[in-house]
Amino acid sequence: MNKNRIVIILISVVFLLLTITFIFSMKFKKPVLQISYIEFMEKVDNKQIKSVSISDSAQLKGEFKDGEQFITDNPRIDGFKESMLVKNIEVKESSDQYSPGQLALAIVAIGAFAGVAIYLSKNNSQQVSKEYDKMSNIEISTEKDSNIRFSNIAGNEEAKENIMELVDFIKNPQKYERYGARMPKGIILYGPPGTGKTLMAKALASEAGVDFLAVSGSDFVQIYAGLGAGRIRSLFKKAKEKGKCVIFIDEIDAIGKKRDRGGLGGSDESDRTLNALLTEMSGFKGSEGIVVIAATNRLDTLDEALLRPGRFDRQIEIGLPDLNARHEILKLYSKDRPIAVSLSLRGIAEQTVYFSGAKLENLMNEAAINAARENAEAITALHIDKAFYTVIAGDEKKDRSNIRNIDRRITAYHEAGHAVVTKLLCPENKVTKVTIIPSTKGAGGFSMNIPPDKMYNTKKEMINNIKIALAGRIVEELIFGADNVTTGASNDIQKATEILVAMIKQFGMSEEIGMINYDILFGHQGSADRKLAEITRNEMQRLYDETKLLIENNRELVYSIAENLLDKETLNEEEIDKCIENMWQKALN
Ligand SMILES: Nc1ncnc2c1ncn2[C@@H]1O[C@H](COP(=O)(O)OP(=O)(O)OP(=O)(O)O)[C@@H](O)[C@H]1O
Ligand SMILES: [Zn+2]
Repeated sequence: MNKNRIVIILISVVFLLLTITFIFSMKFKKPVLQISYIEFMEKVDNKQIKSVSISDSAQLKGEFKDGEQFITDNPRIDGFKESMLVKNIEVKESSDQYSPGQLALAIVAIGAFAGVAIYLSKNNSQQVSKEYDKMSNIEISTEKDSNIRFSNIAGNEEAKENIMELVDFIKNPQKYERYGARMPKGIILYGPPGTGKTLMAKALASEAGVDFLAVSGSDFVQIYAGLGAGRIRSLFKKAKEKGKCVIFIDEIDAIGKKRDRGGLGGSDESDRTLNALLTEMSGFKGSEGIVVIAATNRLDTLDEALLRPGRFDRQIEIGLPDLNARHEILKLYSKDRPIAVSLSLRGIAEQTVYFSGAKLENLMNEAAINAARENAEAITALHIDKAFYTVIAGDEKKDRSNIRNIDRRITAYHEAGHAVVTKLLCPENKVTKVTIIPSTKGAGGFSMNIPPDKMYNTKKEMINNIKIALAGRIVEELIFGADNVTTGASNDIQKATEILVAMIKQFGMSEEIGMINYDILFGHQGSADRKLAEITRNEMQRLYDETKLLIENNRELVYSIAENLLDKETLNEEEIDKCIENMWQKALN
């Protein structure tokens, strides 16, 4: 606060000077003689007046020839000046009654005050903007040469490959630019917590040998207007100073939530932050070797603007590890730990369904602590068992990690049903993956079924899609009994109904309804809808029965895929095809 003291001293000095000047000017001013206008006119006639100064004010000043000053009433008449001039009296014109000295003083005073005021305000705003800069300067954790490599990440092979491609891009961006290849500026990694998203981003930075700038989306959520946006700009400024680097934004959903267009409760501030991010992302060139990696647990909550080309146009799922991946992760974390020979890592992997990588690491660590406490020779199954309860005790949803075995079986058979019917009815569809590991969307499991790209759907294809959707429930019924079917098919039933209703109402694919648009004809009349419901129900039942027959005739295949799924948790297309091939072989023998 030294600056403030200087300012106070300055003001005091100016005041002191002003006061002294004023007192002196009062003290040494000759006394002014007040005379009447009559007296004045007499003196004029007697040629005793040297000069007068006239102004608009009520009084008029002048000087006698002997140098004495006087004042008198100002007659304010036209021709006064001339009447003086003809008497050889000097006439000064001034607009006010202040003396030049006083005027000068006033000017000095005003100048001094203005100077001080400007200095103060400038100083203040400098301070404010400095504070602001400090706040918008986000804390970034920078790491270079961290020892995390891709080999430190187990499982998630597809995602790993995808990200590994970027190493070369960061190293030699010019190479890609020469070919006009637009490399991604932004990548979103999405998936459940603790699955290694941060790990992936770190590995990319260290494999490419560049800086790793890490921030969290929640750092940008600020109460002060414009601060979040300021922080975004400072982040990118820092990145550009570094040259090539990997920017990691954890919890991107904190800034990139879907915007509430025209709705209530949309926050201008978060909009501003998101806009700043979008602007910065479009601002740098792909050839700079900067890659932004964002992580979120929920892709579906993000604003679409973030996912457009030139922004985060690559989205990579980082899922929970399946059996093999869990085994790999456990191997990784037992490498530098004394493990009892009797301990089966595969066995632990089998017992840790739905464990994330972070949880597996935690498990091994807790087991190591247990072993250390006992001064044991090595980590044994007992230490793991104890650790198991410590790890899942911290969970909000214990049942999810410790899912009942019967639920796993049901999921496996349900998904096998979808896969088998897809393979039988639509061999041209790619079944890229069947898994009983829940995806982030929360379903029990899922099968990825990608139909070939085309313009129209045929009636047959639509019917086949209904059958594929129904297959999950049908298998549940066939294997576990009609009374044991589960709620797991609700999405399937919705999808099947949507397709069938569209076929009947819009596409003229029902003989009973005919070639009409149902909605145009009937609107939403209750009686007509009852008829529609009946037709739909009957048709659905027919398709259900047909599919059931198909599955009954291929029971063995369903068993084979389901049991394989229970074993491995995830099957890729190759493994599914192998199951089918084995079935054919058996049938032929
Ligand atoms: N696939 C994996 N291989 C090896 N270790 C893993 C893996 N997944 C997670 N881990 C372990 O879990 C820890 C946490 O992982 P990380 O922070 O990368 O998860 P995340 O997906 O970013 O989680 P969050 O969504 O909570 O930020 C890692 O430091 C690592 O020890
Ligand atoms: Zn299903």
